Amino acid sequence: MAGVSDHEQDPHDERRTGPVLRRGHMVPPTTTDQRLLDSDQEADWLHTDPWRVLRIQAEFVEGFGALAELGPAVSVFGSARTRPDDPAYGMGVEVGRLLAEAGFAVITGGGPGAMEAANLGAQRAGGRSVGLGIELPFESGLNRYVELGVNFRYFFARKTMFVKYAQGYIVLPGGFGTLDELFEALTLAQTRKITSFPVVLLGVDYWSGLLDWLGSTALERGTISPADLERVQLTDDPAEAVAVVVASRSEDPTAGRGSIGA
Ligand SMILES: C/C(=C\CNc1ncnc2c1ncn2[C@@H]1O[C@H](COP(=O)(O)O)[C@@H](O)[C@H]1O)CO
Repeated sequence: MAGVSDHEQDPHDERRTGPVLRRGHMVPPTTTDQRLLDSDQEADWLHTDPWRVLRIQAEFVEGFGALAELGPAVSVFGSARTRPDDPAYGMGVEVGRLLAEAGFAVITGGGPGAMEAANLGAQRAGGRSVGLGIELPFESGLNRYVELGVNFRYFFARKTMFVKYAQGYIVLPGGFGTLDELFEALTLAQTRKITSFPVVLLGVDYWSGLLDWLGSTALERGTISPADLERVQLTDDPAEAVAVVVASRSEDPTAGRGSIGA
């Protein structure tokens, strides 16, 4: 800003910025407002961590704001690559429909494949169909069956929403992304950050190998406990998956939301 850098330092100068007092040569040559309004500044700060912290904070504010009044919900996960002719897609549609009929909003990652299937089922059944999208290097966008969508830059902010606003997880066959979401819930449950939180795996054939390994190698080596596995249910039947979530909610109406430890 013109003239400001010519500022002569007066030893008697005093400046207060919030709780901070500056005197003499500790007084900067410009005020905070002058720097804010200076249009000639470099824009490198846009890519600094302090600025990122504000963007992250904004994601939480927007996410909480959009979802806080959603009501009972279940997060449904599964592969972004599941095609409409895959039986897993049909299971996703059915799960979305049954959840909607049972009064649950369906929260997905908002993408294609199994996410789209669950959103389709929920939307067609007149339920609340939610998609929490993620910015990716390749464009994919929210699928067309999402009726309430929030787009995130950061995976970790988005993952908080999946767990905070759901009373349980139903997990269709999926890859790394799905496994990440599944194991996050299992870790939160194991460490009692969430309580009364059912996790249902849909697709016996797909998930059995993983469960067998957890129940043999991991259990025998003591890296997990029997109780950690007991909370995971496995079925091929979408109705059974939804019944597990419904039963869990009837046993503990405070399940899921509000039971997350600080
Ligand atoms: C890979 C393709 C599109 C990716 N688009 C995604 N959009 C939204 N959410 C996604 C996407 N990819 C992964 N996710 C999240 O992970 C889970 C699926 O991951 P997986 O590795 O496919 O199992 C899913 O639940 C999302 O939350 C186009 O082919």
